[in-house]
Amino acid sequence: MNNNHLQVWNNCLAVIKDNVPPISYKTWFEPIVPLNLENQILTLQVPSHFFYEYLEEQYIDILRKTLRKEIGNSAKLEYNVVMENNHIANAKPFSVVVPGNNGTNTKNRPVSMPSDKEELTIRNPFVIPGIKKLHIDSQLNPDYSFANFIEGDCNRLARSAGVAVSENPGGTAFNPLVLYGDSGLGKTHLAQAIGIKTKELYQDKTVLYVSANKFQTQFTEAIRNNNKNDFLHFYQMIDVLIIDDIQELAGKEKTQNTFFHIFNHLHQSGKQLILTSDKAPIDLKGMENRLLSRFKWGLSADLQNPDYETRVRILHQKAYKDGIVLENEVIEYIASHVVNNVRELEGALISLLAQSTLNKKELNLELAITIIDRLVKNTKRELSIDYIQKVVCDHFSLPIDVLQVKTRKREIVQARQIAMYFSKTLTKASLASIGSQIGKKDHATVLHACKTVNNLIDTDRGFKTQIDEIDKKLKM
Ligand SMILES: Nc1ncnc2c1ncn2[C@@H]1O[C@H](COP(=O)(O)OP(=O)(O)OP(=O)(O)O)[C@@H](O)[C@H]1O
Repeated sequence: MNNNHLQVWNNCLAVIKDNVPPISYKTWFEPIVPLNLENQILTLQVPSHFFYEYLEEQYIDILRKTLRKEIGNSAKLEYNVVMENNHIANAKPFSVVVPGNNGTNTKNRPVSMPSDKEELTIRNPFVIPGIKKLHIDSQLNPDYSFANFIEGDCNRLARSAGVAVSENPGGTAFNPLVLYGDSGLGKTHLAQAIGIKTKELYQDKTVLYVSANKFQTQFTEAIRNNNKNDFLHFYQMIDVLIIDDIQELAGKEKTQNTFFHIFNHLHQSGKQLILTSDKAPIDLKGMENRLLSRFKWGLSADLQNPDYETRVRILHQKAYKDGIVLENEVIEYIASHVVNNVRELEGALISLLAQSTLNKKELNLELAITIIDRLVKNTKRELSIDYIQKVVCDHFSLPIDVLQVKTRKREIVQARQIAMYFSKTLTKASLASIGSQIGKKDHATVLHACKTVNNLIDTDRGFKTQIDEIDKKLKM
């Protein structure tokens, strides 16, 4: 049996080369670097996390067979992923054991090596009796760093403010810093980048990222368990508090009230608040005025759609991170056709890579044209509740503000119910948030509206036709 890692891997490659298409071999096997062979564990270096996942999904069988042939039945495979910012020193090893032949089909998962620090870390708790200084898991994703955030005209102000805040948290005029803009434009990424940079510069500061939904759930649980004070104290101990998607608190008065107290306490103690929202503070509905007025104390910076040059740079960076080399013409084609937001750009790139490998096609402009055209046609536009109200009112020839009026007039009540129904089915907004935007109603009213519309669709053919027509208009 062979013990030399280079020889073992070369022998494996010889078999793999005969069994996979040349394009796949070139894309997925040539970039792999064998690092080590010890105790029947072969360690391979791969260029990215995506690359590792892809190998595991598509090629685990052939990897298992060839490895066992070379090093025996207890062969194991470990991957070493070069960290995506390409600092080799930061290489993050994790191991994946080649599954045994026990017939189970379990998907391999990476196992991160727990460090001492991680073992001590407590995951977002809010009651630790007797402990003064907590070590809190900041809930930050290392991929969302400033280094990975491409700057363009679309985000320059927000990014610069973010850098300033991370260099001097709580000490600039940007408190709170409110980052707002449409979905997929980088609000979460930027907010997290501020947290990551702050942690790098100020190791003793407690940074916490939490989504507004999670904050709301924790609050509800704290009330149920009678420990609202612990909840408050926990949040009041944070130095840099990042709350994502603050619009989700619309209509949730008690949570807003508690957040108001946390906000005041942190602000008065010179702590930093960073909030993200899908709308500018001035356009947020269902929020208490005293809270909205505080959001305006600092800086509200918007994120806009990236322009063509920025889209090209983002695509180059994402391809590089995934260890894939793309022709400029392919990148340029994607950048000029996928224009809505950065999340869609990323999705387009991943579809292209997957299609190229699964269908064993060369990753060239021809393939990009086929895939991207299909994708762009099928991309659903993200609908806003305002737009839904407009389409529903147009359909019934009603003025749009009539849905906000307190009235029991049947036609208005029904139009409102239909707008609520479509908002629930076509957006990610919560019942409370829908209610607060359509006629200032509560979540129970929205729930009732959805049930009523569903019942009528099942029982009234004329009504169903109307709903189908509105649906078509909304999806046009
Ligand atoms: N300027 C940028 N440079 C690099 N990547 C970006 C940039 N902007 C956004 N992205 C990437 O686009 C994806 C979507 O970004 P993100 O989740 O931050 O959007 P969002 O505005 O918070 O969306 P949502 O409101 O739907 O939560 C992420 O993978 C992020 O890394």
